[in-house]
Amino acid sequence: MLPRIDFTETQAYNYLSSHFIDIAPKHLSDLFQKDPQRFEKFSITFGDLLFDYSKNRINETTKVLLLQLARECKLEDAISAMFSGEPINETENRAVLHTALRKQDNAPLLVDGKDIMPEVKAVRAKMRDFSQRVINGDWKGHTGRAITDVVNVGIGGSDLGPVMVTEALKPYKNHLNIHFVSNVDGTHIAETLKRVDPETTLFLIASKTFTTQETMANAHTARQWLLDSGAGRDAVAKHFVALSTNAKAVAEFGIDTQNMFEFWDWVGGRYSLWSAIGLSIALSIGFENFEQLLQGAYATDQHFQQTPFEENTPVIMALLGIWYNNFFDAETHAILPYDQYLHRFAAYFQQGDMESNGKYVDRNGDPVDYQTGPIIWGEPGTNGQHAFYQLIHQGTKLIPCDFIAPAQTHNAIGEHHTLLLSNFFAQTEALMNGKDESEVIAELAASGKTDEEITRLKTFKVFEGNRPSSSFLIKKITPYTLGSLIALYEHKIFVQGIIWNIFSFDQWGVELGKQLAGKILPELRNDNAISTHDASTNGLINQYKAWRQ
Ligand SMILES: O=P(O)(O)OC[C@H]1O[C@](O)(CO)[C@@H](O)[C@@H]1O
Repeated sequence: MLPRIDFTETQAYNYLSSHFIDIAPKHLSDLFQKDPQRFEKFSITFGDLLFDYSKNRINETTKVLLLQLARECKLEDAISAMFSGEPINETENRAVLHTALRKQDNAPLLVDGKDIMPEVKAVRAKMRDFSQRVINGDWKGHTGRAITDVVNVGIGGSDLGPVMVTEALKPYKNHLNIHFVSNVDGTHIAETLKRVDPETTLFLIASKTFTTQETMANAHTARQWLLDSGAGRDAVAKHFVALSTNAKAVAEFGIDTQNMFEFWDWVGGRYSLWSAIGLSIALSIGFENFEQLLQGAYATDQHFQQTPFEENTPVIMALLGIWYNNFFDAETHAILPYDQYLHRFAAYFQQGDMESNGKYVDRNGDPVDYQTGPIIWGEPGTNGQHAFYQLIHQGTKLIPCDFIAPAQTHNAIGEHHTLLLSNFFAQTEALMNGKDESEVIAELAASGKTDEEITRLKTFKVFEGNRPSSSFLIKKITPYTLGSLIALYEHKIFVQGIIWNIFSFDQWGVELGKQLAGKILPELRNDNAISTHDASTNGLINQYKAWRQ
């Protein structure tokens, strides 16, 4: 059982509250001036990844107190509880073992007294064999032609991870075209089916539960499309495989369970890209590269388990988030990759973080009286700079940012990467230092402005700075380093959930909307006027009925 500790009642929280009063007025640029060792003190190099957190509004005391907070919240015990397979997802009575999927050692891992590793390895072997057969053309479609296109049909955790990773690792891609259909909006599947050939397309029906409305609707449409093309029923076995925990529902859908890649209820949907749900990744970049991804994540798992908290990257990431969320009242957190291939990274962690820690009930079942998970958002640089950075630099909200950039690019074209990285470095510096009035006046005078113009313009051009950021500089985005990076964010989310005393691995908040949609659906199947809801919902439904043909 996970500890039940109200972190706002710890000694460390008390100390942090008074310490905050000292730190809040301090400017980051002064902290740097006073301490030439700041970068060395507040950065961690882990493999090919440099995590620089020195541009955060902390000093050594802050770090000591935040680490004390982690200890008082019994983080160490929670980490071993997760890795050893205790049922820490208590509202669903499940273990949380996405880490088992990337485990590289041979030690057994018991869940309910049974070693789960043989099954994990068997599915990995099945994925290896299958992906190799599809890639090298041995797996044929129903007319004997090799597969050219793979369509992953899934949503949420059965979509976002594979989408993000296949995009991030495009430089490693083979000849297969990979498509993703998630939205129940028929447009998504319709537009995808226009681009593929029923003779050479393989559908991966990715759903942990195999009951998700969106995925089942898209899967049925895809199967009908195959049959409508003239293929017989036995073609389904050659063009459909399932990635799921639910063998019964897979068989009911008509997919041979031989063609099912299994995973288990101790893998949360949003943590499932390491499981059979990653089959589209293995097909896209080959199984060896998929294994590299797992190995990179495993390296992070070891770092997280074995490194003292002082130098433990996910622990520090999490504590910084708590510092801003619970002391500075920051409501959001931006993830800003300076790598076009990482363009779905923030979207992926919107689910990862917000579905995990967007909760107002604590582990005792009581409402919390403090803030929990932040709003996660972001876009790749430099596009974000030309969209929302104005607000980050001069808006009224404090937005802690993570900047992520590779030192080496996969596309060394002219000076592009140098230009990109100059922006990456410049933004973190600008956010931190800002620009004071005297600098602005000097610049305006140098550009020939009159005294009157200078007086009129100067305040608009001042940047107060002191806006915090962390930077991840990665030697190169490879399957291995990407695996490490994703796992860092996963463990950050875990640490924060432990400190906020919430359950990070259930998602009851998504159920109500699904339930109501289930009630409304039959009401939309006829033309009767509706009066069973509130006035707004009735009004919307009735207008919809009037306007549809
Ligand atoms: O893989 P499944 O069971 O289709 O679920 C898809 C997604 O739906 C959710 O349950 C949210 O509705 C996610 O947690 C999950 O990743």
